[in-house]
Amino acid sequence: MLRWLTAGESHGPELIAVLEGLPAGVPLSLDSVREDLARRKLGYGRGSRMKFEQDELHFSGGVVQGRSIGGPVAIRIGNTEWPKWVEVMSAEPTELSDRSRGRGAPLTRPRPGHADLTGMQKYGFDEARPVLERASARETAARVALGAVARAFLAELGIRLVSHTVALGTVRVPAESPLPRPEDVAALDADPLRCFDSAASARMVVEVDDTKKSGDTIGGIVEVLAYGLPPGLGSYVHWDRRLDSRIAGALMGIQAIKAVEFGDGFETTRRRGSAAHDELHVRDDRIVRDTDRAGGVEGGMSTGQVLRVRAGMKPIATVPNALPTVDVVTGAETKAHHQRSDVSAVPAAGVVAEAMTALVLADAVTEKFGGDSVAETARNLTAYLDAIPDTLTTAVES
Ligand SMILES: Cc1cc2nc3c(=O)[nH]c(=O)nc-3n(C[C@H](O)[C@H](O)[C@H](O)COP(=O)(O)O)c2cc1C
Ligand SMILES: C=C(O[C@@H]1CC(C(=O)O)=C[C@@H](OP(=O)(O)O)[C@H]1O)C(=O)O
Repeated sequence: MLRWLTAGESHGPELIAVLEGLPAGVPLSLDSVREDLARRKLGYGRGSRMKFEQDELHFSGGVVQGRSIGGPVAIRIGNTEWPKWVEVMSAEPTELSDRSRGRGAPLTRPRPGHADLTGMQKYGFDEARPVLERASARETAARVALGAVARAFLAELGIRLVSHTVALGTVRVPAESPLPRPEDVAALDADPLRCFDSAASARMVVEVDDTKKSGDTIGGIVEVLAYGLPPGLGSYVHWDRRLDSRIAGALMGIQAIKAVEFGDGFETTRRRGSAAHDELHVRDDRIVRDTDRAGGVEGGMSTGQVLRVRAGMKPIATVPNALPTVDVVTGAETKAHHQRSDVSAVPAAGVVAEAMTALVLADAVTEKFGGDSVAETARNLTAYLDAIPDTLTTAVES
């Protein structure tokens, strides 16, 4: 079983991420974590902060000589913008009560679509600063760092993930387009939208530009694919052990994600049963499914087919043409706070979704196969697959 936690604020000194339960022997390098963090910052439509802020990465524990040692893996990600925020964010009270302008001014005009107003009500704050600091998606850097660790573990077992953008606003990648594979990641990284369909990507760039010009923001849909999963991760025996339920919860836990679907998802609800499922046939003495409408999960368990899950992101809530709100000091209607923000963070959300899916899959793998070292986990996985009788064997899609 894996457990993970993150701590830290958007404009604080650093983010801290801890992953407990990872077997020993997983090759881990700062470079591979750095690559995923860099990927999360990219994407057409991101705001100015992505250009000037650097992630300063350190392993604080759990890694010796480039491999996990079985103890908690702790990662620190320093925010290089911290010096500009020391005064506002200081843990010691300074002149905070005397702030009147600039960066330190109290945020008393809560932004609709953010945690601001309800967070103030819930935690007893008279302004939104302490709310937005933790609600901000800066925290997703910590999850992506942990996701890179989970991906390194899964890779040792032949399980690989990739994510891509399938919709931005009204622009959609055609349903019949080929799916990217993990080895296509360089092509995805090179695309401004992390989109595998170059025609759709070009239209998405125009959509971002138009949105920006009109002082607005935009959302979209990302898809995560996992290749090489054995059948039987998760379980049908209890709701909270279902793999799809666990992945959906992890994806819904990403800031601004409002919808999740597996396989053909909502499209399936429009079909008759005869055209909605993945039929079983026999070929070369193996049971095969010629379609993957279910997205690689049936009965809350991985089937061995490609896992395919989508997450829908709402448009960025800090709209440049600021939305109507109420000043909580004066009680007057006014416009919400806006300094800077992303026009779209959909490509970045794909990288975060990939990280969260990797963490859940790594958790499900350790639950099913155990192992204090990754070699032991791999042996247990092989023994499990070997023990499935020939009459029940399906191909694992890697
Ligand atoms: C990678 C990423 C980047 C984001 N960047 C911004 C941003 O620049 N401005 C903004 O207002 N919201 C941004 N968001 C979304 C907000 O954090 C989110 O809308 C807010 O937490 C409220 O959404 P919720 O109701 O889903 O929690 C981003 C989300 C993600 C995943
Ligand atoms: C810092 C990141 O994302 C931030 C997420 C975010 C929000 O409201 O969620 C708002 C923006 O920050 P700021 O308000 O300081 O401009 C984004 O830049 C990041 O992804 O690393």
